[in-house]
Amino acid sequence: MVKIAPSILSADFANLERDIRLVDEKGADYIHVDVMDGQFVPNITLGANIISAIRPVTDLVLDVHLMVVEPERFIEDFAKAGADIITVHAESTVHVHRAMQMIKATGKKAGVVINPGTPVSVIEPVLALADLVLIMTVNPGFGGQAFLPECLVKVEQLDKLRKEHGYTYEIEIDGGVDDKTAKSCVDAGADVLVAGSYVYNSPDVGERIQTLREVTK
Ligand SMILES: O=C(CO)[C@H](O)[C@H](O)COP(=O)(O)O
Ligand SMILES: [Co+2]
Repeated sequence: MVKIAPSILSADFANLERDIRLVDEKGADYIHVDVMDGQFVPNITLGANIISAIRPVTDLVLDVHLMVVEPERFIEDFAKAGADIITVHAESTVHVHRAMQMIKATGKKAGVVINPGTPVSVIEPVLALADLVLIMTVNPGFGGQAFLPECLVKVEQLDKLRKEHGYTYEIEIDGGVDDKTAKSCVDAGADVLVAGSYVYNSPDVGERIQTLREVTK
């Protein structure tokens, strides 16, 4: 069954504990946390102190998506704060291999992510190191953007590559996932769907999570 990772980017930050408990009780698999530095992307969100604050609130996997320049500078902080998966953008560092080695050295799962404009070939050399590969289906920086279906060919490529080489990474999709786009993601080979605005911009988050499960069956 597909895993659902609500993005707290669309939660009510004044009620973050409540909104995390809500999706936890309604069957979410991961909590997706978007970290933005105002430089790699044109928006600023939160830092490792917020990960420390929410760690006691849930036992779910904290799936931390770093949208920061030179993420190597912060890997140790996020690991100590309680992240379970730390995912770095291939475009955010000239040393993505080293960054992933650093994540692994902390004992956490290492993820790598590419923007809509970046091909899979860029990350092929690090796929053997990856526990998770995240494909952006919007340009990173904001929730609530329209899904870019042309990115799905990359999901198909990654699914093929893991079958061919015996790689063990999960494939996650981030951006514009809703009841209309979720099935195409799973059909292409995705294992984990991030959903921010679709889940949280509703009075009934449980129904939204359930619908994502139904439409991807
Ligand atoms: O990484 C992100 C943006 O950079 C978010 O995880 C993503 O956009 C989720 O929001 P939505 O589901 O509303 O598109
Ligand atoms: Co994200």
